[in-house]
Amino acid sequence: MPLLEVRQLSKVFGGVKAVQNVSFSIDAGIVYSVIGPNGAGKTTLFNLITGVYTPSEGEIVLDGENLAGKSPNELARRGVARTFQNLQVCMNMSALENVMVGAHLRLDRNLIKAALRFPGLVGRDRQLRAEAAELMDFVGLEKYVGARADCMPYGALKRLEIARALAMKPRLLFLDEPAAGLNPKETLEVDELVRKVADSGVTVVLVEHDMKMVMNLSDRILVLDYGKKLAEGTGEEVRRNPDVIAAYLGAHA
Ligand SMILES: Nc1ncnc2c1ncn2[C@@H]1O[C@H](COP(=O)(O)OP(=O)(O)OP(=O)(O)O)[C@@H](O)[C@H]1O
Repeated sequence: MPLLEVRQLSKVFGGVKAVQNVSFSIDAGIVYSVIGPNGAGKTTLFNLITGVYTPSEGEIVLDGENLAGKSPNELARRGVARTFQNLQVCMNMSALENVMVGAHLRLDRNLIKAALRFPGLVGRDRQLRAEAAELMDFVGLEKYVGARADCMPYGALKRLEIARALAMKPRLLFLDEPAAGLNPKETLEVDELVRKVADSGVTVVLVEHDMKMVMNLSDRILVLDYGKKLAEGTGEEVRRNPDVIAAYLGAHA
């Protein structure tokens, strides 16, 4: 049985069909990428699966349970974590505290309650602190363990988001453009990190415009165009698909 099964998923905003009847499944342990031209519906699809949007139609089945319409918090407790296209780091907290927020989201039923309780928990919970420091080490941010978030460079903040998502101990991690805005060296580092995360047993779903990174990392690729599924398969299959070449890769060839 696949870890995630998306069935006939649709999202309509007013008159815009952002996602139309999209179905696919993701096996545990793979890197699965979603690509497509600007406006193809990638972010909307992410927002649907991670509970930010409620689907207009369709099912999102994780381990046999339909999660369509559940909140991001409920999904987090079922092992679904994500990062965002635009950084969502709390700049008035330390790097370590940002990572600890991920653990609190995992542990607490109520997101607001978690935020309110946070100052008290910082002092008490040594274990979460150690866990967060370990994750910072895992993503290559060991030198920023004592840093304030607002003193960190952009590339490091992108990795900090990944550490925070990992603190939720996800089974399924959604990365929305983890290499956006990074230089080639930083992109390569994120590429290596995503591989490391996948090797640690977390199933990764990636939206990324950097085709080299997508082709390097992905076990399977879903191609969206105008909200519809255009193709799905291995990198090689997708690259050779005439519809994909015409609609998307052709523009880069
Ligand atoms: N909240 C919203 N309200 C109205 N329309 C929306 C909303 N979000 C997305 N759309 C529309 O849905 C379509 C898909 O947008 P989406 O952002 O999902 O595409 P994308 O593939 O992620 O694009 P990009 O690569 O530029 O990030 C677009 O036509 C967009 O304008």
